[in-house]
Amino acid sequence: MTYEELFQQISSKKSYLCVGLDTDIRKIPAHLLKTADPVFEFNKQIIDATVDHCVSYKPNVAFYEAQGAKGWESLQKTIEYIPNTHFTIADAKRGDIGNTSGLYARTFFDPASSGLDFDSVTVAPYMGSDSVKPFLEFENKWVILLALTSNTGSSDFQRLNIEGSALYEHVLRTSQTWAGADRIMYVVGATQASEFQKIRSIIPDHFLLVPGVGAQGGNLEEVSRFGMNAHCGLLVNASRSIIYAGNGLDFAEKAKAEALLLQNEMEIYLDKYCK
Ligand SMILES: O=c1ccn([C@@H]2O[C@H](COP(=O)(O)O)[C@@H](O)[C@H]2O)c(=O)[nH]1
Repeated sequence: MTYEELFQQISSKKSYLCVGLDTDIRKIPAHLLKTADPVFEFNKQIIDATVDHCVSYKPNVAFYEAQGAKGWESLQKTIEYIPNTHFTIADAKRGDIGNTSGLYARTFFDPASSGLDFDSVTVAPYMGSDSVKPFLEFENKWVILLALTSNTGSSDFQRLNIEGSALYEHVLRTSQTWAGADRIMYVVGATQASEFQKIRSIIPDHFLLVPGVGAQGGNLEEVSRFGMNAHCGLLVNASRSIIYAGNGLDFAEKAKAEALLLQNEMEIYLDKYCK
């Protein structure tokens, strides 16, 4: 999916919501455990319920890897099930020396090799340009670099002052020489709202993947006010607050209601701040 196509989806849906498919076999409703693939069955019903309210899905790969081969099968079926109108993110936080990164890229971007065909993958930038470039060799695929993450430990390294700027600011500046806003996005936590203005002064055009609304307490209004640009430039993720909104037979309806609440709020902020 291109930058323009993503913006078109956001404009027509009036939503920049990314639903996080962090599907934990230990948390899914009991009645699904009888099915052949409970994780996929759960995801399928969550996708059916939320598809009109979001523009993106982000399975966190850890939740699937923890289930071994069966988990990979559930992940593959999930990705195949998501309509191609929706931007898909493999939240895998990969990155290694070049030849190894090349294989990570094939894992998520080359269906002939792995069966997976994501639009994007999250990548840790700290091994530098040669660890990120193999992902950028895949046409029409995106790299989402960790910039300023939502957790409290983000200040241990990412905010360290190096030659007058925080380390994460160096990540934003240097990585812009690797590819443009049509191929790179950045992870910035919703819990970091005070930094959004500075971030926008460094990268005015890039999309930001913003986790941390919902269970982590990030504020959607602040993120939108300080983070939005003329092409929206935001994909705001919520995982647990949507997919575990209910735990009974009506879990998908409860998830839909949560997604709709966020979408309604997003419609207001798009009118107000997308300029
Ligand atoms: O800085 C980061 C980077 C990634 N995440 C991931 O996003 C979701 C958030 O889930 P919630 O349930 O909505 O809190 C999860 O997959 C994290 O691993 C993040 O939270 N912060």
